[in-house]
Amino acid sequence: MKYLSTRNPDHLVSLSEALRDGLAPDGGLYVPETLPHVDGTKFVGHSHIRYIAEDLLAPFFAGDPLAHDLGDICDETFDFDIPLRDLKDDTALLELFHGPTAAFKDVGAGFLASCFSRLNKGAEEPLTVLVATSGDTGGAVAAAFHGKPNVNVVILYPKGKVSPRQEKQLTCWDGNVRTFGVHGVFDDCQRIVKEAFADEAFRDRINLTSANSINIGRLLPQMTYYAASSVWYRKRHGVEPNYVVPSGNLGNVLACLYARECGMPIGEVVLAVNENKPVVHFLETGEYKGFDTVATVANAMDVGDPSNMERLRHMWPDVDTIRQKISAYQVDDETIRQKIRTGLDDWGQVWDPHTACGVAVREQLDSPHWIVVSTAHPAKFDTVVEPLIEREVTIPDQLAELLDRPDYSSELDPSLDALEAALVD
Ligand SMILES: N[C@@H](CCOP(=O)(O)O)C(=O)O
Repeated sequence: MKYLSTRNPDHLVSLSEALRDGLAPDGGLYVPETLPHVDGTKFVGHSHIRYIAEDLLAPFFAGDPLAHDLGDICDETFDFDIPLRDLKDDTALLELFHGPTAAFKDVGAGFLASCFSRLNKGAEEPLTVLVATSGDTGGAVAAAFHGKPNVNVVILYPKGKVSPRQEKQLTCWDGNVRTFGVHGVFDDCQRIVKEAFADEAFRDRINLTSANSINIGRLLPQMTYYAASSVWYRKRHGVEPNYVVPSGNLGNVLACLYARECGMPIGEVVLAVNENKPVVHFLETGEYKGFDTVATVANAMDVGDPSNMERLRHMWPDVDTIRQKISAYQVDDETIRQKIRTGLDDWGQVWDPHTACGVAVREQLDSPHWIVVSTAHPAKFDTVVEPLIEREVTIPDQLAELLDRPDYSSELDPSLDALEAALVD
């Protein structure tokens, strides 16, 4: 399998090169040359996602040196539960928050850490993994890479615009992880990352790569939980499920769409978005443009110019085709708060703001058989959730363990120059 740049179909690279580059040299995003047809019926016998991952990902690793390590990479990545729980009203919940940092990003971050430790083994220069985060990605990447040899991590997050516990997960690392609170919004952080890739001298000097979802290595493992949950759902209920995917930078929903294109039994795919409107505006008008980021209670989805729009439009250049393949519903903060407030009575669940956004969309859909993707644990958002439900949310052990650690972060102006100066300090 080869990977090509969304901006140049002739720029073909191996999986290892695509992972290592992060972003293609022309600024495009790597995509698989073709999406293989995968026979999902063979997954029915697998109760553990790790085995589904190995079968699903084998064609994506074909011909690459990492193919020999795929089994071990899957063991290391899928070492926590990813349950699909039936709720009520033909609705199930895909719980992606049982990993080290209690968000779905743990899957892609763990996978990339596994791949990079093999790719850069014995290399003279350490890799620098540069990450922009609106809250969850940075913590997951820090946790996955902390203490790993021959790799440094640099995290940029918008100061004051992530939840206090997310901030703790970002700032509590020393050693090979450096974290900067940027005076700006998430899209400033994402812009700095892309400018860093565009600056050849800078890129080479620090041996740059990324663990954002611009890296195809984030999307490949995320396909696995869509493959697994769709097969499990169909086995339980006899029909293929539809999905509601809370969405910001669009990496998670692209993974769902890739899984469907590979032949997984996935019906409709609906994006649940917060007050940030690039996707809804695009589907309504057919014109894509980025917007200023709007701060919302579902802050991990506060993205004004989603990176993976480029992959979506590369897969289906015609907007009418995209309209047939996905739809998107926008949910305002007041509705998200309302869903959190009534979550226990209506569903017996405490929702985090992102899952609550998804639930608000599910409740508007009349048809049966939906899986709502639950992207994060509510304890990460205690300052939003607890006043609404008027009780404390139990903190997962792995999150509790970080809360008393010291803070190692610094602040940064929103420019590549400021980052360069900070890194030579
Ligand atoms: N929602 C993200 C923003 C970064 O998106 P990614 O898809 O590039 O990881 C976050 O929580 O940081």
